[in-house]
Amino acid sequence: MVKAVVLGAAGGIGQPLSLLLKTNPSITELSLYDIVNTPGVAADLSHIDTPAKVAGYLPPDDGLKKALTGADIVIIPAGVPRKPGMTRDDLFKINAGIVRDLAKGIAEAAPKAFVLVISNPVNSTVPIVAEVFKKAGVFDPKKIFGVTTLDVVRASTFVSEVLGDLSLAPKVTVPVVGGHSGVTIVPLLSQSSHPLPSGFSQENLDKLVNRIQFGGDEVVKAKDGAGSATLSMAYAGADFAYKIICAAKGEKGIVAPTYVNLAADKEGGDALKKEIGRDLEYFSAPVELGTEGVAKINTLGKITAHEANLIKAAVPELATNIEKGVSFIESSKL
Ligand SMILES: NC(=O)c1ccc[n+]([C@@H]2O[C@H](COP(=O)([O-])OP(=O)(O)OC[C@H]3O[C@@H](n4cnc5c(N)ncnc54)[C@H](O)[C@@H]3O)[C@@H](O)[C@H]2O)c1
Ligand SMILES: O=C(O)C[C@H](O)C(=O)O
Repeated sequence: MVKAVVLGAAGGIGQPLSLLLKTNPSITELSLYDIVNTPGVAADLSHIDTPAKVAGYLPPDDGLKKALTGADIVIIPAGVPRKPGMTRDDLFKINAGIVRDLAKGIAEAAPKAFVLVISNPVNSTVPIVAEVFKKAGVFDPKKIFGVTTLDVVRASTFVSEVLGDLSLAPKVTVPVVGGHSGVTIVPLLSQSSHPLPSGFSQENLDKLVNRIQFGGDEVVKAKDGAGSATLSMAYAGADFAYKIICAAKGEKGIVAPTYVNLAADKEGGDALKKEIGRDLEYFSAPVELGTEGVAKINTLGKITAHEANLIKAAVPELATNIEKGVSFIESSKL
């Protein structure tokens, strides 16, 4: 029995994500919460002939609490998306408060659930969830994840395009580490399961790295004011959620990059901090998933001098983003 909850379920990501979760036969209960429209989305999805029992909740009558009670996994795509010209950090003003209040609800009603944060800026919203949980005395760093899977999905797609064969995309794996915004997104292309063509120039490598780092902007620009990635994000979010569910059920060997509190695995976290040369509290690293969430944080391993420079550029921005999330909760009345 697995109960999955989507907070922000009526939105651009929330609806297709809920659809994909409903089609996953390992989910037996699907609970949809938003400030609008969830009864309709739930009624629609409930006609699909898969096992999950679907229910929609709105804020009145303790809707958040009812949605969350008994949750095994909570996925948060609630909040505003970017428009052209905005950075993810520009979303902090609105989304920080939304994520804080939802985290408070989770800490009260489902403190043991796995929490998957999609809402931007992820580099700051994950620390926000963690700090709310700390204040509530229910913090478990193994169970809170920033979803960076879309960066991994993009890297697979763009590398397969470079290789001239999109049919390779599902098999190409590239660890993408750091965080989830601009230069904090660091693809370790030297560790790609499918090496880049021999003679691939530095100029082309720079272009490929830049495309992975700024793939979100590509979509924001193309949508021209109508939001950011929703469908590819729903795919990536459902994929990561399924990995968490499979690992929780005891499946071994599942490794995925995800943005976590490095205290989740002290030994691995400390080794990673040494590698990146800074005592960051959060970092997206390849994480081995287990029954309790984070089982092991893997280090970066062998990287090129170019990748080491990318990490160097990522670290100060990550530190600022983390501090912003932490101090927001320190100064929030909960
Ligand atoms: N992590 C990633 O890789 C990634 C990728 C794409 C988008 N995002 C982020 O995901 C977020 C959502 O994007 P979207 O395109 O779905 O936006 P959207 O505006 O289409 O949907 C957001 C939904 O959140 C709901 N919402 C707002 N306040 C709420 C609250 N307090 N409680 C519950 N629900 C609330 C809205 O009603 C809306 O339905 C944005 O912050 C966006 O930047 C992250
Ligand atoms: O780019 C955005 O603002 C949304 C998301 O973070 C993305 O990477 O597509």
